[in-house]
Amino acid sequence: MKQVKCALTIAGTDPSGGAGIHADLKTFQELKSYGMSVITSVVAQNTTGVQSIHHIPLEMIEQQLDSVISDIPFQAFKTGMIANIDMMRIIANKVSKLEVPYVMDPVMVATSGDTLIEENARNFLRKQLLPLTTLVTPNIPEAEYLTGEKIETVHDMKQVAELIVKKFGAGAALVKGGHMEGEAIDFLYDGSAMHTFSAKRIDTKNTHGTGCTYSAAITAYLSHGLPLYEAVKLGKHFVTVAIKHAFPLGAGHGPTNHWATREEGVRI
Ligand SMILES: Nc1ncnc2c1ncn2[C@@H]1O[C@H](COP(=O)(O)OP(=O)(O)OP(=O)(O)O)[C@@H](O)[C@H]1O
Ligand SMILES: Cc1ncc(COP(=O)(O)O)c(N)n1
Repeated sequence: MKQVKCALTIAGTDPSGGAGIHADLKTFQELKSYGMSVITSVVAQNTTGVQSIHHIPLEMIEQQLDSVISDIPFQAFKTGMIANIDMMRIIANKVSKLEVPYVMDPVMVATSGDTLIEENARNFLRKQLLPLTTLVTPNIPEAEYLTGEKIETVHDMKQVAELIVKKFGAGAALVKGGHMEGEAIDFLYDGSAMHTFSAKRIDTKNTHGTGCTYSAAITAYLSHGLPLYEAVKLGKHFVTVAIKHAFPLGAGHGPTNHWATREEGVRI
């Protein structure tokens, strides 16, 4: 039997199944990476917004990390919602010893506009976690927050992608243009070159969990040993198909459709 590839996500939950850990595990499954998860916060949320958040005790986050890391090797991992500095400190300590690709989705605000990370933790994330990453995947507001720069044009997006790598020490930066108008354009700066990934904008309000799904797809492709550029290119295709067929579920922003990627033959 071919060696099983494994991927880990360290993130918060979404009982409505569209974002966070749930989106990550569904994506790993579709892309044939054995999915594992460490839960940081239980979030009562749905397509309309966040109703309440319960943080997992720090010792329990640490225990979950130890349980997975001590038992099952994985070939790539990602982080999503990490709500506060204490959690970040524990996670940074554990993951700094790992020698596999690390994709950070610097989750700050949900599509609904609800805040998912404490204000003072943003600085810590930038200083302590960002330098550990292979790739960070900010949307426009997150990229602005990480750099302190305003983003208004695609030129600004490219400049900020470079800054995140050169000034703040990320391995690579993928600045996503979901929040811009026109084509859905993302820019990847990998430390030496700028790459552009573009897709036609889909007219939908059902974009709950797109950032989670995209970064999870990239993580899954990396777990299979693909180079970063290929992983992002295929990840972009995966998320575009998932948005194109997004489910009109719930009263707010519906979730992306992971099954559709199977039906359209998006595979490893
Ligand atoms: N309406 C759309 N049509 C096509 N692609 C889109 C659309 N909206 C977002 N995307 C793409 O989806 C990916 C996620 O981008 P986005 O900037 O929305 O991330 P995000 O804000 O982290 O996601 P989320 O909405 O989950 O918070 C990017 O590749 C972006 O270009
Ligand atoms: C636990 C968790 N992590 C991340 C997101 C962001 O996803 P989105 O911005 O698509 O709502 C979320 N809503 N919940």
